[in-house]
Amino acid sequence: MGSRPRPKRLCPAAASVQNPLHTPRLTRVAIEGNIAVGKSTFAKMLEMSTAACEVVHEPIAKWQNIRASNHSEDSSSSALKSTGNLLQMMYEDPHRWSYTFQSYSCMSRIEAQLKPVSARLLNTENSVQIFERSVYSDRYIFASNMYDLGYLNETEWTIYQDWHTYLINQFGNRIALEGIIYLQASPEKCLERIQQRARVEEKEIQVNYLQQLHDKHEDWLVKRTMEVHFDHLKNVPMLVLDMNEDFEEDKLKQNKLLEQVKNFMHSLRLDGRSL
Ligand SMILES: Nc1ncnc2c1ncn2[C@@H]1O[C@H](COP(=O)(O)OP(=O)(O)OP(=O)(O)O)[C@@H](O)[C@H]1O
Ligand SMILES: Nc1nc(=O)c2ncn([C@H]3C[C@H](O)[C@@H](CO)O3)c2[nH]1
Repeated sequence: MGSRPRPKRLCPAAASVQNPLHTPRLTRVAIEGNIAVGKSTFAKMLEMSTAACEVVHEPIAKWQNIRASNHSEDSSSSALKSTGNLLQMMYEDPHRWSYTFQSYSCMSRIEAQLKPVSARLLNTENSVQIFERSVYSDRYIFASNMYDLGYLNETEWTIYQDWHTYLINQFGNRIALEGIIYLQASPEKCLERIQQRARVEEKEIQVNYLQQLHDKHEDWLVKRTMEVHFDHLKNVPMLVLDMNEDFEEDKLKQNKLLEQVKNFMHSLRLDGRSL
């Protein structure tokens, strides 16, 4: 069997893990983008390209299978009763479930992103932690859109924003972003990929919903006209990558994208933004 060439390494692998005087630096970056634009695919590619990168995935499996914890000693997953698929409930009846969804999606993102970094990553020089979406897209893209559509009422939106601001001010420094990579593609292209992926909960998604989410991404990350409420977010460095083209089978295109990410990470370190 012919071996496929590995993509170029994004960052040099750990050369000084054994050196007790060495102080590795960790950079936290979020990948943002519309539904099915290719965030997981791209994150996987980054992870495969370097030993110095780990991805914190969006906790979608949790949303699809809400489990009741009985707080007993035996908290193994088999002991937890499934109580529903919140992702499906939100798509089927957004009036009823949007507030519940937004509170759980945000809470579960914070929980996932606060988990301690692996020892391997901590001991690796110039390491990168990649968050698949963030608490900011939870609010400024999705929850805000649910409010615009009338699926969150004024009271729910006010309450959401109140606790969101409070939580980010409490925990934000532990999950603060040094940069954002925005994967950009047309709503039509995203719809095509949703249909190709065929996730059952997403079967009714229409192009206008994707257009609304696209416009919010553009206002937030490209035009920067969206009002954000956290100082560190206002000037966060941004890399915008065009994802309209298919790169899954094209090593040359993959390497070009990796090079752009590598330069971006390098600029964040020069900027002194790494932790
Ligand atoms: N550049 C690309 N060209 C063609 N197909 C792609 C590309 N990137 C991803 N895909 C395909 O599009 C579908 C969605 O990709 P992926 O699951 O990575 O999207 P995502 O942005 O992580 O989705 P979500 O918003 O639901 O988290 C998958 O079937 C994947 O194989
Ligand atoms: N309403 C809503 N709020 C969110 O914060 C949010 N984050 C992700 N999603 C949807 C998009 C994909 O279908 C699926 C996986 O990304 O989950 C969300 N939907």
